[in-house]
Amino acid sequence: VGLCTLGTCSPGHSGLLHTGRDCMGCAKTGSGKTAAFVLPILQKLSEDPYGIFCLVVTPTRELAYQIAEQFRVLGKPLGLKDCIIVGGMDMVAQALELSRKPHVVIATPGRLADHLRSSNTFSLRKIKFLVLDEADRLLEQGCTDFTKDLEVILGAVPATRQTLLFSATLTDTLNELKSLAMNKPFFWESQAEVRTVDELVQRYLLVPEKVKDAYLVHLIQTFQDEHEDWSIIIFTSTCKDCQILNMMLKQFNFPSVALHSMMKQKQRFAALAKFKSSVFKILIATDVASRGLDIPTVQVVINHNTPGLPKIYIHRVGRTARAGRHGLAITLVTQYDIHLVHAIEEQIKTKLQEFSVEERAVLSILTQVNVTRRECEIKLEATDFDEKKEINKRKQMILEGKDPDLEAKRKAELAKIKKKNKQFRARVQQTLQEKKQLQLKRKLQKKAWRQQRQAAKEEK
Ligand SMILES: Nc1ncnc2c1ncn2[C@@H]1O[C@H](COP(=O)(O)OP(=O)(O)OP(=O)(O)O)[C@@H](O)[C@H]1O
Repeated sequence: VGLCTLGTCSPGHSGLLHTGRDCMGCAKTGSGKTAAFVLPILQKLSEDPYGIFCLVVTPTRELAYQIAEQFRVLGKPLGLKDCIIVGGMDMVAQALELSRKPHVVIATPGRLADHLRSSNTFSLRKIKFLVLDEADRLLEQGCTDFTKDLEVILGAVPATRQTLLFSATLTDTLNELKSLAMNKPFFWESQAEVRTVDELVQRYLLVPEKVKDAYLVHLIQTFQDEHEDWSIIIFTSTCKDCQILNMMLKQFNFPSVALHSMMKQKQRFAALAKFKSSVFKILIATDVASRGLDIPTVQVVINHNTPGLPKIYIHRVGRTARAGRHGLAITLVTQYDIHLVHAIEEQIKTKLQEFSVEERAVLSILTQVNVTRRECEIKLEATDFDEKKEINKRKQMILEGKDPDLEAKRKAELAKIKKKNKQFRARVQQTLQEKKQLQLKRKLQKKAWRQQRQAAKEEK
């Protein structure tokens, strides 16, 4: 692993974080950036333990849990108390935890800003370290814009803090980031010709849009047939596509789970846990899973769509070939995406090679795959999954003078009751069936006894 730690282990930069300087760390995916900030922070904490000592901000909820896990593992001997503040979880419980002054708070921007706006039971005024993990993503004004929430957070932390910024793709947003790190930030970039790791084999597959899914099914089938121990992440461009592909792969009996932002948080965690435990070998995800997730068993990443930005590509394919392991990344490219591949190649300074596939095998499943996809689309349309539909529904409700959240609550309660009733009916059915089976068993036993007695009589 190239990046040892900026804090303690690296001879060249021994104790860099201990000098109190702000720091920006840029190293390839899977090279160990998390430990590079966790270890020195823990060392500093051990010298003067108090809460709240450190705040880590990261773009996704799953990543917050992963970072917390590293703090827990490495900070166990110190009796470290951490607290995770992310959306989709109980806010009251979080407020209570914050008021207990944990040593480290790991948060996503939106929920932390909510707490800061609404509560005065905790303070970030004394923190020594502010870490922005995946810092360039936090500053990006993409589909999820964190800038307003970051403003609130930066307003709540002291100016004297030490700021640490990390990502595998810091260079593009260097100037914006420098304004966050104030006291002569030290910029540490692992020097390399290529921006992806050497252990990663990178391929592309030129396919017409309409046959993409057949290629995908064929690729998965091949991996399943050829490897005993395999696990794949498939990236899609939208939540809907992610959901449909998952439904489709399930129809083909592939062990897949989906992960996207339209799922409830509990479902998201459950899906990730199933995938991590290798019970389900395929994770179909949107870019919510493209950054930071560290799942060592992932051998293959398939880009179902060509990423629009090279840095998205870098993070996606970085979910495999981590910490010195080998991995394979295959990007499905349509005729309209060729310019995107060129941009990616230019950024990563590597030419993607073509992945060869047996076309006849793909053709043989083409109709079946396309029909299945259509069926799944129809099924999904029957639900209220569609993002636009959801937004329009909310708008309509507001126009009708209804509170969409209250309505959603009511609907959820109704669904809960329905589920309970269904479970109850299933239990009754099961009991009846068990009774029937018991009666049948008794009948058969009696018959057997009678036959035995008859045979004994005849013998006498
Ligand atoms: N010094 C080390 N030796 C061996 N393994 C290490 C070392 N440091 C970290 N690791 C392991 O390497 C893996 C990748 O680390 P980590 O998740 O911190 O990578 P990263 O650089 O943050 O990647 P990304 O840019 O994708 O977020 C983890 O499983 C971690 O436990």
